[in-house]
Amino acid sequence: MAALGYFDRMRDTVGGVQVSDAAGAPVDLDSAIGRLVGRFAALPAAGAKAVIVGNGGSAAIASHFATDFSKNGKVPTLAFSDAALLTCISNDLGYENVYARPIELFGKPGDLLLAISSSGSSANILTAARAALDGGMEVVTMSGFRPDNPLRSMGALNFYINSDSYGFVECSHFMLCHLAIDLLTGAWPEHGDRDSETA
Ligand SMILES: O=C(CO)[C@@H](O)[C@H](O)[C@H](O)[C@H](O)COP(=O)(O)O
Repeated sequence: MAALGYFDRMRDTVGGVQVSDAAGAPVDLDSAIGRLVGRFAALPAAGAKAVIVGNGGSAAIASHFATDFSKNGKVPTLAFSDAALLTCISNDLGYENVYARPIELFGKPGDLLLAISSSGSSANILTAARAALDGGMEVVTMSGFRPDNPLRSMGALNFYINSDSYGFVECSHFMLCHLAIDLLTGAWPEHGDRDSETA
């Protein structure tokens, strides 16, 4: 059955996620997710926030989880999804700066950037990660496609999906983000706090 084969491939793909640190050393998945959730959880007390950026389907992931981390996780999180802002910056400064300039304007040292790109090579996402690092923010990346994609070496934590299919890479990134918010709110494991809505 084609559909079930697709789901099998999806499970294998997301299950094969590889995580590396800033030096490229492998990081155990549970420890990496724990570190990511811990970083999100620590932001409010530090007066800091998160920013999530992506293109196309990954922009939708960014908006979804900026909402979930803000409302359900109680962690202020931006996705820079305002059309006026995005079209102004792109039109005036070039698309490669569409997220970098807002990060320069709104980012603060100690904030966290989650940069999501299936290819890991989109110029605007690389520029955004560079702007965040230059501004003293911590960067976490999610990428796919080529194992040597440039985004994969820019984060303190780098989640990499070994697939060249947008569907498998995007859905894997989505699942990693949902795992993080569900761990943060206690919706997972299932004996956690069920008062939080994470849909
Ligand atoms: O969802 C899809 C393809 O499935 C597209 O919208 C895709 O996200 C766009 O082509 C993006 O521009 C790809 O950029 P990136 O994720 O490689 O940085």
